[in-house]
Amino acid sequence: MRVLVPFAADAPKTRLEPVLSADERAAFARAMLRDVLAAIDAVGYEPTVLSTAPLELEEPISAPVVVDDRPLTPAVDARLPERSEDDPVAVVMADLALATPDALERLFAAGGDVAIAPGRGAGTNALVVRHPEFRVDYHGGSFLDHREITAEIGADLAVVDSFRLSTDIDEPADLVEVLVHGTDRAPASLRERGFELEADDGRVGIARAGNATSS
Ligand SMILES: Nc1nc2c(ncn2[C@@H]2O[C@H](COP(=O)(O)OP(=O)(O)OP(=O)(O)O)[C@@H](O)[C@H]2O)c(=O)[nH]1
Ligand SMILES: C[C@H](OP(=O)(O)O)C(=O)O
Repeated sequence: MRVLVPFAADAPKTRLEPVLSADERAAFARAMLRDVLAAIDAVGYEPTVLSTAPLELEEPISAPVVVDDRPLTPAVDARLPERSEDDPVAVVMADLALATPDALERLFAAGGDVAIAPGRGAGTNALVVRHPEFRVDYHGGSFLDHREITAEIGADLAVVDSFRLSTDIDEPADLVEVLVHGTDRAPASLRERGFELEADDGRVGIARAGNATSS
């Protein structure tokens, strides 16, 4: 199985702008990328990063990086035509900071012509494509679109129910999940920057340097 990890290298995680500066967002996005690559590696696959620009990293990553500056959908589609049942392609987003080898292994072993781990808000956080006619259509409720595409081409769809894979880190409130359930670099990156959990009567939130940023 080939495993692609798309990565927006230039201005990642803009929806975290209320709580992180541009440099902090870039560092946090790279920390999440490293955690995702390590989890894929631990399942026994060598991931390839599909990046919008060359990655300049102080500490290099061992995964190969392919640069394609097209938007996400055409960049991923360009890597799909060669796959077959015997050579599936998986696409795992780089912002799945909670991903573990066990969670990914369940997705990779799910079977189906197409297997999808949906994200909250109807995104497509990770998928495995075995059907030759399947093409992606990311953004704007892509899980719904992908479900429709599989029906149109007569493909079997396996939907993988996974808390860890459904939790992509998009918005400030999602940082709580990183601090609670994250495993390595991503939670460390937040703690280094002064983020901590803030327990109240209701949901746990995050606070930074004494200021509540989300609850
Ligand atoms: N190769 C590639 N990856 C992308 C592109 N846009 C987003 N990604 C990656 O796709 C995954 C999901 O991205 P999103 O959450 O939709 O976008 P984001 O850029 O990370 O965050 P926002 O700026 O807040 O929308 C992440 O791993 C991104 O790094 C793109 O145009 N090309
Ligand atoms: C890539 C995109 O992510 P979202 O915009 O839902 O976070 C999607 O899952 O289609």
